[in-house]
Amino acid sequence: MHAIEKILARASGKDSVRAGEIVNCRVDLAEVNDLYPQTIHSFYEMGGRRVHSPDRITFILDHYAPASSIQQAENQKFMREFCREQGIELLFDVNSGVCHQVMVDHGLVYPGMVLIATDSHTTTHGALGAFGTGVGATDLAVILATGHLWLRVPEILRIHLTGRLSVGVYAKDVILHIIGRLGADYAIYKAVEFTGPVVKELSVSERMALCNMTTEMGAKCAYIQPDQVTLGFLKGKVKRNLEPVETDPDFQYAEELFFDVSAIPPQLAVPSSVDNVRPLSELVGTPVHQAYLGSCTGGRAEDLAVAARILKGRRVHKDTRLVVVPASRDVFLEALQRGDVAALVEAGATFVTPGCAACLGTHEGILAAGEVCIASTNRNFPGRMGHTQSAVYLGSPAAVAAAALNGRITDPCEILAELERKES
Ligand SMILES: CC(C)[C@H](C(=O)O)[C@@H](O)C(=O)O
Ligand code: SF4
Repeated sequence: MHAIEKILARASGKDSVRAGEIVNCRVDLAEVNDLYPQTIHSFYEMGGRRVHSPDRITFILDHYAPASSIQQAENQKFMREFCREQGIELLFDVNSGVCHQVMVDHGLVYPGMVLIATDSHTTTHGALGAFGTGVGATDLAVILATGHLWLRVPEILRIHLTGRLSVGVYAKDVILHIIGRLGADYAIYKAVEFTGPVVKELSVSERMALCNMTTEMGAKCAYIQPDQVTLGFLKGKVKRNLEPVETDPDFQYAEELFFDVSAIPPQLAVPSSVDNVRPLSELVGTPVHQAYLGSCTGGRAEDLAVAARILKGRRVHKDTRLVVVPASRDVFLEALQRGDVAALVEAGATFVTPGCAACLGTHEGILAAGEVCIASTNRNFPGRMGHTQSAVYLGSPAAVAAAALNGRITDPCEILAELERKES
């Protein structure tokens, strides 16, 4: 069996499971975000009175942090009251950040767990060896009521990464390249495992970016085998002994694909589809009105650090806005302690509170008609970040910062190579 199958077998009390099988799994953690008050209504509609396991439920108010409409404020108030009535202590309010970063920051994510959330980017947690997938309000309501959920065991696609990343090329460029080559519907209902020497070299933050965006090619979940990098990252965060499961050496993948990352230059998903991917070099010189650094894909401390490195002592272009959204309170504190916040604010950045902000076009930096934005986020369909006539390019945090500096799409490799020359 694959590690994912072992996780689902354990969660469903079976010795073994196989792809295509429907299993009823015990859910180790269920997450509800503030877009989903319907989860509570559905819980009551199906006869729920008391939630099954309040200690295995978390509510995270992140998509409207803080509320920017009366309805959002009402929804958040409704959720706070539900948590209080039900004894759900893992309520993270509008001062916390994006659910996927908050759960990792607080040691709620660990290898071998089943994590179900009302958010499609729950695939992120495969980076820590968890089975993480997103569901809608009704399925999550079933978990509130029973602590369990049916799941279909996914086929498993292995993506083997070889070679070495060039300076200025990041996990975001790799996953954009892969999605561009395979298409946005390639991995529907499949698990995607990343293997290979390149993965071993990646930080947890970069691994989270890889896994996060498998959603954008339809994946049900993602997976990276926990190793010393994972365990070192989790030590001190997770208050339990970590027992990652291993994939059997003779496991047969449904499909195996190989990518040499040495051959991948900086990439961009161009308007208006995540799989409309081209080398950044073809877009150099495109004017941008806004550069956006944030989200559960590209708003972590490492991402802000790259941007601060590029912009420190320089100014954001006069015709371009740089909006920076730390993925969580802890990320914000780390960036403050490193001096990256000061460097970015002094360069002209607009900081907004940790959360989802303009990633899904609700508030805190949305776009007007005709405006062009380059973002470190994960979706760029029409209207995603504001007006349906606005255009969004998806790229690495370095590409976002380079564009903010010049007011137009710029190859970050040249800037970073120059910085390395100066520093050496
Ligand atoms: C909350 C949710 C509806 C949505 C998702 O699940 O992806 C949001 O997070 C997004 O990124 O569009
Ligand atoms: S940051 Fe963006 S992609 Fe991530 S959960 Fe929030 S809205 Fe969805």
